[in-house]
Amino acid sequence: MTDVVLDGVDKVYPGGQVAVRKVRLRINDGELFVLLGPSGCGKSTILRMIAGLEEITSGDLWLNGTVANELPPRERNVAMVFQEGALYPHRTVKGNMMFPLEVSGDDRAEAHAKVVELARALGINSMIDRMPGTLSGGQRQRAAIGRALIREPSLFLMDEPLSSLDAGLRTELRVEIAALVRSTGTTTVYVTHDQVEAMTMADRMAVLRDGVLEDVGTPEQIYEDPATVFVAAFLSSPPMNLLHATLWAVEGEGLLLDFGPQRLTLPWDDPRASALISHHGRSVIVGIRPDTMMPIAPGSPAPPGTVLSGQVRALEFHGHEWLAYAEAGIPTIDATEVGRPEEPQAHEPRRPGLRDRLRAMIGRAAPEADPAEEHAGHHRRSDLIFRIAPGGRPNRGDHVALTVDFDRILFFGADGRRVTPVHR
Ligand SMILES: Nc1ncnc2c1ncn2[C@@H]1O[C@H](COP(=O)(O)OP(=O)(O)OP(=O)(O)O)[C@@H](O)[C@H]1O
Repeated sequence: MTDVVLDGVDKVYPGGQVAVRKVRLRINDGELFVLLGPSGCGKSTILRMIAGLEEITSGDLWLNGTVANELPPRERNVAMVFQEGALYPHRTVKGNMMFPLEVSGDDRAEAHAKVVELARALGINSMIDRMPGTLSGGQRQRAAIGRALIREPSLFLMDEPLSSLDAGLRTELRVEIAALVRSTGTTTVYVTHDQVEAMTMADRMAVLRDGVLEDVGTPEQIYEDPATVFVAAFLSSPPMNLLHATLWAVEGEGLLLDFGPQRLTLPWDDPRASALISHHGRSVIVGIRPDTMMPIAPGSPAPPGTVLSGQVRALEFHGHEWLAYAEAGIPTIDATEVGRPEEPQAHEPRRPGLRDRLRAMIGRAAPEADPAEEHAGHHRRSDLIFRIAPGGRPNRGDHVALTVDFDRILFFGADGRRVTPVHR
């Protein structure tokens, strides 16, 4: 069993590409730890540095209390599974799983018993005599996991092992993998870009962006109490409303959130008031999840400063719920644009991204077209997204007033960091 510590680890690839910046992280013995982040954020690089497949540029990697920067991979007792778990094509599943034990000279009968037991736990015992080419993607991944776990590594590293599988199989396998590694007690580091996978599997998780660790904690902590606006947005599905406001402390009234055409007033007795007051007169980002805004019955009175309103522009059926999009005239924030570290990459001229191309197609201004709307990462996608309770569905074109659950609003500064303390 092993604990892993990264102490101020940087990785700069030979061409000058900065992949990981000053990462400090402790992964405890026996933990199922997930590294989550968008493509290119440095997840695989961290995993490969832990495995010893990639040199550490600066900082220290500790394995079980010893600095391991220079330890050769074979002396780390680490097993790794990749997106396409590579199996020897000319060996059966059993042959593949036996291989690591044969190499280390284990007793054949004992090795065979071990393979059968693990294949049973992985649900592939009926196919251990088949060749990899005759298996489905999910079965091949199970066999690859079996081969990695058979020699009881002290550290198990998985790099997007489910990303090539279809959605149903991914759900099924993530439950099984989590149960299996927990039952063995093996410290596991699991890389994914899928927030659902991360939240459902992790004991604790880290969210990365541009090589920087944005947040570390249990899935509940990170979801309920995210450290940055990027983390809040990355984990929210349906997307969180991120609204641009100016905050004013108004004597006798409370903390006024001025969204331009609309306002909310946070009462003075709100526990976050003392932290927020230091932002008097400044830009803040207000995060409101779609399930924390509720349409009120048309015509019913609402005290001023307690509702946001808009005109329903679109309705979406999601099976278990409806979502509504309302035009509210409030500038929204693009979380991916807020609080980035300085450009990490040696730069080529920027190609238009998918978002720019889509904006061009649907006729919305690209950021360059209207820089005045883009500072601090906000742009005009003036919609409020909210969840509709069963039975009370508005129609497209209706004007709705939405009460906001103030307790669940999240406040971020213009730099993307939470204004109020984050508890870990
Ligand atoms: N061998 C390499 N040489 C130069 N740059 C590299 C190399 N490997 C990765 N990078 C760069 O380092 C950054 C981090 O890459 P990494 O593969 O760790 O990201 P990731 O989060 O695992 O992404 P993905 O989910 O797409 O696999 C990226 O910008 C990538 O282009």
